[in-house]
Amino acid sequence: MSGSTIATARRAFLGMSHSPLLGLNPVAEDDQIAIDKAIAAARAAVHEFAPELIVLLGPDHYNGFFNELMPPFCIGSQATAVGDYLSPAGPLNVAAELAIALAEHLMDRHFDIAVSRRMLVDHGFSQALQFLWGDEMDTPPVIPIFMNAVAQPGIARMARCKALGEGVGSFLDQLPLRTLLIGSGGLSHEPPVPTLAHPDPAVRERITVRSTPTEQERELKTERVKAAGLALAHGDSWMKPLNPEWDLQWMDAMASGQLDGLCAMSEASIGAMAGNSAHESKTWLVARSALPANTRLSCPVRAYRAIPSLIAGYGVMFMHH
Ligand SMILES: O=C(O)CCc1cccc(O)c1O
Ligand SMILES: [Fe+2]
Repeated sequence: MSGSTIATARRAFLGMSHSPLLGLNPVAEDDQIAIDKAIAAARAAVHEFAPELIVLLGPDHYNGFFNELMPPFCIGSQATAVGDYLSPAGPLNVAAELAIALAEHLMDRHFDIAVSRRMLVDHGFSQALQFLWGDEMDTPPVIPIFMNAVAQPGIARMARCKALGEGVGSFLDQLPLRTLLIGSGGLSHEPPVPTLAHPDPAVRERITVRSTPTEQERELKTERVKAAGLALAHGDSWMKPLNPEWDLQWMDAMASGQLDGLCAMSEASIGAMAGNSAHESKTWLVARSALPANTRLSCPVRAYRAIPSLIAGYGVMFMHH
């Protein structure tokens, strides 16, 4: 629907990177101003759109999902944020019945999907809600969808992310609700998230078995990740650099809706070129795929900064149909 304004649009997309180091690590003044402006613009657009329903795609960083049982995707009918770093803790305002109805719709379309009746989420979900609706996460009803972006081989492939988004889109087609789809994460970045290739068995155990970290463990992790951000800002060679070109290409594909072309990207190239956590960008692909493909949508908000101290190719993009 070209010519629709934010206020009359029926469906909108928000792609938004996250970084738990925001507010913890120093940021150059012009970068800070740019991202504050981008977040404020996204918040204004979202509130003008006034969604009646939110579908929130987010990753996890070994707070809610562990290797003992790691689904590629999972819909939550109840969800609680753990409150890592500076993100708020507490329940999300989940649209429980719609979450189950979406799962049913996807199963009927032969997109098998996991369901959690008690999902735990971290800053991968809560930072977007915090920035848009405040610390209380006083949001419209949300359907939270987890996407594994850290544990191979179970990270969904590009084409599958697009298929999920199309399935979500066809579900929304039957609903009279003005819906905002949010993809939280990306773009290029590689923070120090451990893998099962880690030499220390205690670390492998920690990312395998469901557990709640002690206050001291949380503290240590925060310090370790902050130090990694400073190392990247200082150009230390053990940190993978951000890739603004890759990020620009990603945002261009979201803007044009040429998602088949994007899906031609090789899986191995994602981590190699943009860092292991660039797989989080796929949350944008799922969300964007619920809006018309091969269509350039109205895009009133688009901003990008590569910010090494935050370990973030930080992008924000709001579009509507
Ligand atoms: O908590 C973790 O394990 C990693 C956190 C983390 C750090 C920098 C940028 C991110 O996007 C991010 O998620
Ligand atoms: Fe992340």
